[in-house]
Amino acid sequence: MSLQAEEETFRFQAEAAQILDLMANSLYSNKEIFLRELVSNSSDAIDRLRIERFSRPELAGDEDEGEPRIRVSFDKDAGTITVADDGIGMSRAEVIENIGTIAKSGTSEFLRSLTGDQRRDTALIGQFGVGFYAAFIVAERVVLTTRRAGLPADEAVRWSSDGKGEYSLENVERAERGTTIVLHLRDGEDELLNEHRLRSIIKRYSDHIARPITVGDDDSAVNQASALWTRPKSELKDGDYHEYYRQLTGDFTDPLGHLHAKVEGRYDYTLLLFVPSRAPYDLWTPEPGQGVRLHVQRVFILEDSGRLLPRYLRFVRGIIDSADLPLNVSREILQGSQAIDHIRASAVKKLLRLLKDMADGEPEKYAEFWTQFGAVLKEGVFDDPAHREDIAGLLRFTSTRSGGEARVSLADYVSGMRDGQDKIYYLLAPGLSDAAASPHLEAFRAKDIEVLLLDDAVDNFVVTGLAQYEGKQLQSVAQGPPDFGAMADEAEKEAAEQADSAYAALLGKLKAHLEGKAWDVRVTSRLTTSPACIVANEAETDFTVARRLRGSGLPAQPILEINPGHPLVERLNRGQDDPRLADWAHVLYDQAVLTSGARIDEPGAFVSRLNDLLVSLTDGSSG
Ligand SMILES: Nc1ncnc2c1ncn2[C@@H]1O[C@H](COP(=O)(O)OP(=O)(O)OP(=O)(O)O)[C@@H](O)[C@H]1O
Repeated sequence: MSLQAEEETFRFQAEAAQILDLMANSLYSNKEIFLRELVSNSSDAIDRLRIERFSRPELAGDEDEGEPRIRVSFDKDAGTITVADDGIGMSRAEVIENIGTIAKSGTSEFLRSLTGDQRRDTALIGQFGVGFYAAFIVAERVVLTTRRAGLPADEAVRWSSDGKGEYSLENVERAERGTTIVLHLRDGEDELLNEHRLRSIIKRYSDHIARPITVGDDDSAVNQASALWTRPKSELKDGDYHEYYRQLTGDFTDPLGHLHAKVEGRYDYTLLLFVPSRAPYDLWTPEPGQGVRLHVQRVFILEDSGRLLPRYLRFVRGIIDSADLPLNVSREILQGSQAIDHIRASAVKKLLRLLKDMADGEPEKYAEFWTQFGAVLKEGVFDDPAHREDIAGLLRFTSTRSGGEARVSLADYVSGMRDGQDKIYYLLAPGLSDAAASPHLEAFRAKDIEVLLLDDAVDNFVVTGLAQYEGKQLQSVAQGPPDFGAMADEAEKEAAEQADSAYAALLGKLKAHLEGKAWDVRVTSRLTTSPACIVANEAETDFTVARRLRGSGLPAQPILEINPGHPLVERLNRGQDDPRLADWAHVLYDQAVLTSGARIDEPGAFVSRLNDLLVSLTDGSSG
């Protein structure tokens, strides 16, 4: 007997133990999923064998075989359910790695994501690839026997565990390749030992599995045994798609929409793509795990989140099945594949069309979509210039008229423009409440001009990427002089010119006092109620962006704008010889900085200046 043939005992990793405990104790209300998970692993194992045979032809035909299948059986007397496949199997090292450790990256994320809500938590199992352990929901002991394709009969392995912290491994003989999993059911699970019951679970959860699944001695398949996307659309109902989506993603909420298209022509391919109704936990990680699964002639090849669809559609789930790629296609080959380029372009077009139809036909649903994925879709404006127009049409914004909701499209905005208005105005701000309170909006409010309020980190790239929509230029309200174009009437222009000359002397003095702080001081028609505000030089990046980039809060060349109609400013103009004018200048500047949401340089100096001024005012001793 070789050393390896002896039974050895191993401890599960701590996280594995936690997951096992969870399976056994918390996910019971959805216990049938154990079968879904095991069957899905078997189906993957059969697919992997088929793929491997392309690169290792010696594996082909090593046994006389019929169509690969998944067999589910049960033994009432022994209290066991068995799931067996003739897939690729596992070597000893693979068993230790795949079944023993769960050292997978998603595991701790999985544990962190648990909510305590059983339904949701069950949904997570599929997403995080801890499916095998679902066996312990119903089993008190699981025995897995497996032989890797290509290895001799005496190198099969038996893994066994009660899921309580340890598992054992021993070498065994096994005549045929593949994997057999025997579940010794817990007390009270006898109702599962029933042909009818097992069939209905399979029908319900595994109908779409492309391999035949048999139960008991009956050799006919319980499931449809054809990949769902290969079936004609006319045969499929929403419910079928939803169930398939659930299997694919582990997400128990119905998707917001799906598209199913079989395309024949220069390239033959099928798309079955879903728009989920909520964002996955890793939507914002640099390399989101799930994406679109690539199949070649129905065989699952790889999961891809970067090549098959652009990043701004990374929330889409589903499958692409191509007839034009080799089965041993790799990620590298995908890079240069014309077929993939073609399929990707067509998928993008169809997805954008699906979203447009949803936006037009089911605005409520689209609003849900936007809440979940709008910030991702926006990236398309600068990432995919070829579809910029289409994506622009799908954008939704909060505005000064939208009551806090992101529901204004650019088309809505344009149709609500005032006579003579030729620009689309926006304000970038770190948050919506900052935006809504911004002094930069005052004149726009007074003139009833709508302003888009942008608070997403990507929004700056969106406005610079777009630059214009239907010939209307996008214009920041916090940058450069306010520009009302044709909407400024003659009287206003005249008043502005008069103010400029009436305030010239004061401006010079303020500028001198604020040297090193304000790059310029100007009179503005932008304000109606605030005395002053800070704007960015027109040549600079918008200052909210500068703030994000530098973290300091102000543009490099901050301009102080003062409101000639404000009593405080009028009074300074009248009393320019006030010995406290320097203090006034600084207080005016610092409060404008504060209302912009930025930090002031010397809060202590600001407070003492302000207090001095208050004291002098209450003394009645100030000019
Ligand atoms: N029947 C089987 N035949 C061959 N390998 C298997 C079988 N069942 C499981 N495995 C191996 O064990 C690994 C772990 O399985 P598990 O179900 O826990 O996660 P997963 O299959 O990777 O993820 P998911 O559940 O999301 O499909 C699999 O990736 C596979 O390598």
